[in-house]
Amino acid sequence: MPLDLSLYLVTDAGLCADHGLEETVLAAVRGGVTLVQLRDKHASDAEMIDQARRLKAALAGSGVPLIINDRLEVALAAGADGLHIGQDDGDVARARAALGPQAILGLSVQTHEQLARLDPSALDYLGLGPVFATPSKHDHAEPQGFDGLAALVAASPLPSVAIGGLKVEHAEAVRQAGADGLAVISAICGTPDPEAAARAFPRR
Ligand SMILES: Cc1ncc(COP(=O)(O)OP(=O)(O)O)c(N)n1
Ligand SMILES: Cc1nc(C(=O)O)sc1CCOP(=O)(O)O
Ligand SMILES: [Mg+2]
Repeated sequence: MPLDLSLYLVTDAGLCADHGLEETVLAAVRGGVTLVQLRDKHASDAEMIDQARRLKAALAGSGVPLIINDRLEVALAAGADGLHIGQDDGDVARARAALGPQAILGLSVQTHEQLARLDPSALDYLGLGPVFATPSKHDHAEPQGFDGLAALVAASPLPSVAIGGLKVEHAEAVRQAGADGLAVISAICGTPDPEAAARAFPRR
């Protein structure tokens, strides 16, 4: 199935706690989320493997892939559809070799220097950000705004998704900047109705 980056949900255990992780993700998928990333900075590997297996089973038949944040071994153990790594999360070539050619592999990029260095043949997409400052990632880089995003998209050799402080009202500006989609945590997780929150994003 072709990779659909249009509405990418990144999870947060704390923000998803009200409805529960699985129910939040399933509601968001009913609302139109096209890709899900399991991101949990506090869980042990064993806990994350368990969460990932449960999410993978819950997503079966939906056509929505499950990506694991940061942890290659978790992605492998859980049979996830892919992995998202940042600049300091390990080697792209090693991840690709371990995951195999079919897996989805994404990389975070914040600068043009990083873009110039990457090997697009090993990757499926880039996460570009942050567009805005956000409390959802305490160690985020300098915000780029939409002009910075557009410049990165224009120089990107791969499909890209914008991330960082994005809400429904930013969807059109993200589209105009040329990104293939947007990735969100708090615009969906931690809202009273994650399905409605996802549905509020314009379809592409
Ligand atoms: C889709 C997407 N884009 C960017 C990121 C950020 O990854 P990273 O820089 O490794 O930061 P952490 O998420 O690990 O804190 C992402 N997770 N997803
Ligand atoms: C996980 C993540 N990565 C970012 C980056 O800039 O690479 S910003 C971010 C957090 C996005 O959460 P929210 O949608 O709540 O702002
Ligand atoms: Mg990371």
